[in-house]
Amino acid sequence: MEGKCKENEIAAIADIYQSFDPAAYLQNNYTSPRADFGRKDSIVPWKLACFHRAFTDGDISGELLVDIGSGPTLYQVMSGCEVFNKVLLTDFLEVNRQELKGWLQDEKSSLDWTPYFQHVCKLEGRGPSAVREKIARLREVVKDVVPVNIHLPQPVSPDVLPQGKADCLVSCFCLESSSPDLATFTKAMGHISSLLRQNGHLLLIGALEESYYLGGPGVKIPVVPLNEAQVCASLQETGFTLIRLEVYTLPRDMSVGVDDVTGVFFVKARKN
Ligand SMILES: O=[N+]([O-])c1ccc2c(c1)CN[C@@H](CO)C2
Repeated sequence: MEGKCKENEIAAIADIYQSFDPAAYLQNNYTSPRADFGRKDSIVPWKLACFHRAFTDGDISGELLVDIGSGPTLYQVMSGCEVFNKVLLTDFLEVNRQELKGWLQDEKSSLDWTPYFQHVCKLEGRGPSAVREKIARLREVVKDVVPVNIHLPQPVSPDVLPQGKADCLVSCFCLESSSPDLATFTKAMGHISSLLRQNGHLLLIGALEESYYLGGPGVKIPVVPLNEAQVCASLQETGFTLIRLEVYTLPRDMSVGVDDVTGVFFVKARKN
């Protein structure tokens, strides 16, 4: 009975996601104040700095980077696209895959990513002409945008990973916002781990102590509230060695009524 009930809970969350609105989600989380590049304590610049540092430590290398649960965003691969020649974006929802494909084909997209590219180029110490180069680089290395379901033992279809395993995984706000409880979160972490080669790296961003967020007007999506200790325990349980954990605590004015998140974690880990 337990398994059936858990399956139903996962299906119930998937049902709510059918009303997910990428444009609203981007507006809620990827515009000011959460994406204010003039503010040292804004969340998005903090996330971009975490990725920049992780990819410039010098220990991450290989051919293929897979982003699990990309949503409608690109920020999470703007540093990694300089290290990897192949990037796969993935999402459960067609609307998000369409949003990403729209940007990749230089068609309409719901958010202007230019300020993000400018900020990452600045972190990389490159001049303003580098923005066009980075945009071209990202469009060149992203080979596909494919479906993913983190609750399947094989989250992406096998023909998507011809060479078997990814050298690096990125995943942001995905596991905890599609799992009904901690056990399912941990199980999903195990599923995505199976996509990663041994000694490959996982860069994981997620919400701390969040119980819901708005995926669109009136679209309340349940989230399993996590603390740092639980995240670290799940990593250990699924065969990862923690390299770095960074935590961002939201200043009051970053709580804008779209969720009840109190903090954001950034994990850099290596698969044993
Ligand atoms: O502050 N942020 O940059 C930010 C970005 C995305 C998300 C959050 C916060 C919190 N909610 C999650 C969904 O569980 C999505």
